[in-house]
Amino acid sequence: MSGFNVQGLTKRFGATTVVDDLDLSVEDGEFVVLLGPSGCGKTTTLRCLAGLERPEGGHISFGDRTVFDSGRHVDIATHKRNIGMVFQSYALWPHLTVRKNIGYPLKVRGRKDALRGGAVERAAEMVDTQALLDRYPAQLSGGQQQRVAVARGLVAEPDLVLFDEPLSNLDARLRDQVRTQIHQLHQRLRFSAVFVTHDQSEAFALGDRLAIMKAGRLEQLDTPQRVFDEPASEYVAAFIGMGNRLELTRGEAGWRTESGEVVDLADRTPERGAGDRAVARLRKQDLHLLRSSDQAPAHHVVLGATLVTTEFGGRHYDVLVDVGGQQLSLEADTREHGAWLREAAEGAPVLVGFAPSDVRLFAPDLDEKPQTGLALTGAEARTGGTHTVASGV
Ligand SMILES: Nc1ncnc2c1ncn2[C@@H]1O[C@H](COP(=O)(O)OP(=O)(O)OP(=O)(O)O)[C@@H](O)[C@H]1O
Repeated sequence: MSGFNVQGLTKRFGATTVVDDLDLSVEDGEFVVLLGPSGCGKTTTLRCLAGLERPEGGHISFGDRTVFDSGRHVDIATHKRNIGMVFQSYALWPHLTVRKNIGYPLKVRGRKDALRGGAVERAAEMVDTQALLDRYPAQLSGGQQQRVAVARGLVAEPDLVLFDEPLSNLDARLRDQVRTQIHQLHQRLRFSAVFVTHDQSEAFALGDRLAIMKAGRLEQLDTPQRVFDEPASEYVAAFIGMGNRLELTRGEAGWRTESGEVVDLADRTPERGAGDRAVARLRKQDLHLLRSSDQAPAHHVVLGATLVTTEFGGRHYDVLVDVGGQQLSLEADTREHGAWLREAAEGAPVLVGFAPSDVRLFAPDLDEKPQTGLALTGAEARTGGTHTVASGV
């Protein structure tokens, strides 16, 4: 197995540039996840690696073998790139048994030795499908079909395994099972992999590194922990779960919300750029709901708010509040807040608190309006009772 290197990869469809001068290096045995919203170019990048799309420019090498180079007119055919692929749609041959489906990559590579030597049975065993070898795909469940597709992707010990949203068609329980199985297989076999998804929890669970794409370019390439702790831009922050957005303006007394409440962030400045406007991003798990009469935790920023909606979620309530015209979502523990929240009416005054260290502050970028489906603008501004602000950050 070997890693790969991509330089200046550019792919256009007509006048639209879908992959834009992309550089990406993956170490031998590394599992890299391409993460981003629909249409940002993830699948096209993967298809260029596989040789299923011909890029307009760039260089791709697997280990020290060049498989594509626009300048030198090198373009190695897909079946000669020694890759394994696992697709969202499973893409099994319906007229072939599981045994023949798994063995297919060995057959097209002329690897009769491996076919006779038990490679198919070993691959089937890796994903618990050895009992299904004589069945046809139509006789399998979705989860079983995808496990067979994973076995087929790995059977020929390819240089690189490409996964294109392989879990998207599975229901939630199976998705977790197959995800764990792929993770365990990678821990054991250490194949190099690129895995495309738009699901941040899949990306965090599987990736050694995450490559977050925006409009055909890499916005951030880093470990899951670093992406989680230090998103490189508001776009990344929004995409990895920091769905709450609070627009701030700096005055003499520091940062303020649009309705004028002080947000004491000590001397924090936006991660990129300077200026008197900033956008605070926060995870819903980092926002605390308080009654107007509650004592705020020490060193927390506390803002006046009104209740918008409350939905029962079992252990917690999903709560939407309005802070001076900006809506924030949070989770309120049912045992702690259930008694009063059940009775609270829409529009009731509440408080919202958060630790300044949980805030990520970005320079505003009009390109980077919410990705999260939250209606954050245009909400009716309601006054939020007494505005308490904790200090001493
Ligand atoms: N064969 C094609 N011809 C024209 N446009 C295409 C073609 N394939 C993809 N596109 C366009 O290129 C853009 C990127 O598509 P791509 O499938 O790479 O995105 P993606 O990030 O994988 O999205 P998704 O998660 O929805 O699959 C999209 O706007 C898509 O419509």
